[in-house]
Amino acid sequence: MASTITDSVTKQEARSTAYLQSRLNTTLTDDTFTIPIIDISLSFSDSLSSKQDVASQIRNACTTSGFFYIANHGIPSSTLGTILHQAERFFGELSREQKEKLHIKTSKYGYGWEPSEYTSIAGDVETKEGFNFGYEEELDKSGGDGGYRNLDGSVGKANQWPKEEDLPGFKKGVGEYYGAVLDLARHLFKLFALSLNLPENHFDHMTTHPGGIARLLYYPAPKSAPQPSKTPSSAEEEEIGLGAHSDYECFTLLLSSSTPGLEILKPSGKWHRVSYIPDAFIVNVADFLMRWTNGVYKSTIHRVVNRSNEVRYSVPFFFSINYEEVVETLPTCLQEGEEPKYRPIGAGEYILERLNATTKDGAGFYGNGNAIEST
Ligand SMILES: O=C(O)CCC(=O)C(=O)O
Ligand SMILES: [Fe+2]
Repeated sequence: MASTITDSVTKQEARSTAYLQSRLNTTLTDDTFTIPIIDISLSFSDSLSSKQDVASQIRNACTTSGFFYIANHGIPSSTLGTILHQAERFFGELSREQKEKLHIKTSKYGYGWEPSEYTSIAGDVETKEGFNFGYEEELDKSGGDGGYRNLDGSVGKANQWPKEEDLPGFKKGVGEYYGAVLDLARHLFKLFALSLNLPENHFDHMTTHPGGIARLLYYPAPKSAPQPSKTPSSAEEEEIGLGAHSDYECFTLLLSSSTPGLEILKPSGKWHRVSYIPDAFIVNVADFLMRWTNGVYKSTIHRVVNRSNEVRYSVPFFFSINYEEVVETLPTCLQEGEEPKYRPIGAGEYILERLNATTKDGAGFYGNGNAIEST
């Protein structure tokens, strides 16, 4: 698809100090950079003031580090365990040949099996391997409203699932998790609306058939011995699991195995290594929310480096609005006389452009020969 949006940075720019610095919250210091744990249990009550209380904690996190944990979110441990188990099975039980049949080069949207060398966010050689899939009505407990379109506006099933006989129960296990995390994302979006002093149902009409890409990610233990004494900024010498980036959509709900690896860019330009909290999700603001709020909510740069001797699995869920919607700065987020910093974008079109930019020369997934060459 011809690209019409020019907001993506090139891989070269994405690695530059200037770009990384430009995304930092310079009103903070590293000491005031925190990732709070927000207990959201009271947000499930009928009390508006309880919901507003949780929403104001969310606002604090979004205007500072852009990252927070959520605890007591209502998704049972067993469901979290199921999806991590399915990730382990996908990468451990399928043969190379079975995975090749699901290669993302046969998808216009990057759905399916993503071998590590095929994509790179910022031009690094990345060690991650992935399995990506998008929204399907049958995965949505609400059933959707029949209006779902693919990222490019087309109609038709786009996911590439392993054959049932190759990995029995995989789609069922993955689907159980997807349905639960989608419900939670819709709930959180109401809290985000309240956090912006909007009615809690402000975004509801935009999420009747929302885009929501989920990834199962596998990060092998590093080949070279872990070098914890290195300065956190010497990225070139580290084995990068996933290069430095911001997420594209509204916000991300991240689940991971207990092996740490996520690192967030601090105001000083150093990397904060995120701790693992059992049963909690990490939530981060992504670029749609940055654009709606004219940059008041921080879509903070992060990356993954596995410094342990263990494999790491993670499952990010990138919650979007309906792909045909337009993301445009909210008038309520502009001070008098203030101009929007970002121009309006089509949700699906923007995400597709950002995804395509991760392939070689930004050529897109579809077809052959797009694998990133080692630099
Ligand atoms: O694997 C992780 O912990 C983070 C993944 C991530 O940032 C992403 O896929 O956008
Ligand atoms: Fe991310």
